[in-house]
Amino acid sequence: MRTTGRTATGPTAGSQAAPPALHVRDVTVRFAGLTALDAVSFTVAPGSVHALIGPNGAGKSTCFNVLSGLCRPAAGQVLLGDTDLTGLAPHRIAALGVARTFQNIVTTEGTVADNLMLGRHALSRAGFAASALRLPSAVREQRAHLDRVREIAELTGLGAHVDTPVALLSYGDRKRVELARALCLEPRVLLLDEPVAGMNGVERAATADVVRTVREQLGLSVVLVEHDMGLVMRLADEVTVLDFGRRLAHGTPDEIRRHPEVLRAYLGTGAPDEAPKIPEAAETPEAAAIPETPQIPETAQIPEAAAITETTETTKATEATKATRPTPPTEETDVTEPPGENAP
Ligand SMILES: Nc1ncnc2c1ncn2[C@@H]1O[C@H](COP(=O)(O)OP(=O)(O)OP(=O)(O)O)[C@@H](O)[C@H]1O
Repeated sequence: MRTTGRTATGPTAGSQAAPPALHVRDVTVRFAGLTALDAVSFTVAPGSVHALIGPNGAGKSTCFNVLSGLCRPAAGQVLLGDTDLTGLAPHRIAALGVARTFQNIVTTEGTVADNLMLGRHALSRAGFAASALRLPSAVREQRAHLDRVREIAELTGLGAHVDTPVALLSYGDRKRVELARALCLEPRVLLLDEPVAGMNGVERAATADVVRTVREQLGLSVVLVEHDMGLVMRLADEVTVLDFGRRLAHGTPDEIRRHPEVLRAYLGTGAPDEAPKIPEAAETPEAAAIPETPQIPETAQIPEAAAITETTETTKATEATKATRPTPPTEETDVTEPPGENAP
């Protein structure tokens, strides 16, 4: 029999209890001579949406890789409550309740249900033999997993598509299958890596609603990496800003959008009046038309997003940013230092 630390197989299984806080403490990651994260600290409060933002190359994905176990930090700690996650293998971290989605993985094989059942695999208790022999206990468990899969599909707006091949879904729905599959692990913390990249305005609004719904109904914490500032300002309770691997600022969305250092990092200017603004959060859910133009320009583009979202105004702002964004500080080379564990 196979067991994990977390077994939630019943139809009503879910992450109802408040999740523990996720503490990131002085995390440093080096890739040979480059310090991708430099003693970065922040805490994701239980049940909150915590956005991690920053210009391209700021270290957001590296941070996600540390949180999900894909990257071992040279120094620092990641704690889920009192449990030390630092350096654990990805499957151990997932079993302890931290699930993630990936920026670019869009599933195309099997039906929605098939994909979500893959997400239940880590929670399965029936062994291979019991499943293959279709023993009653294994059949019951399989049924319970399928019921839960249907619930999660409903929650994520995929209820009508459970038996649809993923390849036939729209791009936005396929990306939500990734999100739903992560939820099938019954996480206490959900790491969302650019969940709306490449989506049109309607798909973004739908995904924003899904994130809000799963946070409210499952009571989990969400860590969000996203370039779409409209979405960040709308969803986040707190925002941590990274720049060149360092923590530049932390605060509420409102504090962050006025923060001179943040504006300087994104726009290459400390004069907010001269530059495009970080959008304010929409005040009502009905204001579903998430603007398709990110108002903080990016210095490099996510290819699929660029095709949909870029406008002349943004392009101009992006060019201005490229022209004024300072060069990264040169890493001090310590020739006596051995290469970090993540040296390529
Ligand atoms: N495997 C690696 N080997 C060497 N350098 C890396 C590796 N992964 C990331 N980096 C470097 O670390 C820095 C941080 O990269 P990271 O991908 O974390 O930034 P990011 O904020 O996620 O950027 P983006 O918004 O473009 O995804 C960058 O300078 C990047 O080139």
